[in-house]
Amino acid sequence: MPVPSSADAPVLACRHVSKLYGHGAARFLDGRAAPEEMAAAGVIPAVIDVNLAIGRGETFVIMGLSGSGKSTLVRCLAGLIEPTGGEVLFEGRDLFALPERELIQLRRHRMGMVFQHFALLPHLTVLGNVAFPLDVQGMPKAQREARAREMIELVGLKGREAYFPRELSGGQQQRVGIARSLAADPELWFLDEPFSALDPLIRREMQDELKRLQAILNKTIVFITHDFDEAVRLADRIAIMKDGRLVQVGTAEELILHPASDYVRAFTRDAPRAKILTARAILRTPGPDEAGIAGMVPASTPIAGFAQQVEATDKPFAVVEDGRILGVIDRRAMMDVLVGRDLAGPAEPGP
Ligand SMILES: Nc1ncnc2c1ncn2[C@@H]1O[C@H](COP(=O)(O)OP(=O)(O)OP(=O)(O)O)[C@@H](O)[C@H]1O
Repeated sequence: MPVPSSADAPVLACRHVSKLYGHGAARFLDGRAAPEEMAAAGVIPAVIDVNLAIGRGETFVIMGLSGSGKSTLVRCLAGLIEPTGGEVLFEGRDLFALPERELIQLRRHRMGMVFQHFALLPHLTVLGNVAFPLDVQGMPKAQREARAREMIELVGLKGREAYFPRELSGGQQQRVGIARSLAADPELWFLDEPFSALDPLIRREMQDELKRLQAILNKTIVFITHDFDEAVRLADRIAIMKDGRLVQVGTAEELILHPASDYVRAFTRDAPRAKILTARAILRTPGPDEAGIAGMVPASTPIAGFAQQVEATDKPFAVVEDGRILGVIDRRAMMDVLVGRDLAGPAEPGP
């Protein structure tokens, strides 16, 4: 799906969000203390001065090494942890300025969460687990079971309604977790490493499943992962965190071609560039003494789709979109990006 333009009001935004753990942590919010000073005071800066805006229908992926603050940030975004400083805005309203009751209602009715550990209730059936959040909402039994059956069918588990979690595979259990989180029809959907406990083949299958669901449901998704391949498959934009800070936010192509630092570069190093990078991402303006055009390539085609043609000649190819020529690509530019050289141009730092 297209990245929402900056003209669209974000559904979810952070303004200077910090979460420092430890007694009296708020006195370190001004950011002037050295890390050693905070450590000596027993304060852990889990999230530091994060600003971001997520558009409606966007899939926003957060990546970073272990301990970089991803889960803490997502818990702040979901209203589960109050930040030490800053604001989390849902449709422009500060979550933590809401009366407690309203925040709980909002979390229950408009947000869904899926975690790595499926956290299913072992004594409830699949139907019971999926219907559970609706029970908490006070929905009458017949209605919540009908809704739960719908969700179970949606995630491909029709026929297993009466099974207990222990009778299901890991992938199936996570499908139940997904169905449960979707039961209340949330607008904002938080997924914290939902597929990390699954083996690679099942993980792939679940990524496809999520894409299928997203094409139908069009939720606003915040998804945490350690895996750049997974991020590329799912994300409209990817945010990279390091030591509590957002170091870069961009599309997979932007991160690959313009990494803000070696840390970001390390995440993208093994990415299958020919599959991810498109003609649009590597085009350039034609020079005045450009040789004749050898052919045309649609802007959205990945390199893998035209590499053989472009490789076969010294002449440039026109990159076209809607009948317009956007620029040209040639063998040299293509080989440069394929062998891992970053393109010239400024890297876009995180906000
Ligand atoms: N409740 C807590 N009390 C104190 N420190 C915490 C707490 N929760 C997290 N931290 C610390 O905050 C930092 C960020 O943790 P967080 O779990 O957000 O990172 P993460 O990027 O999600 O890591 P992982 O990928 O391993 O889940 C870590 O140093 C962690 O030890």
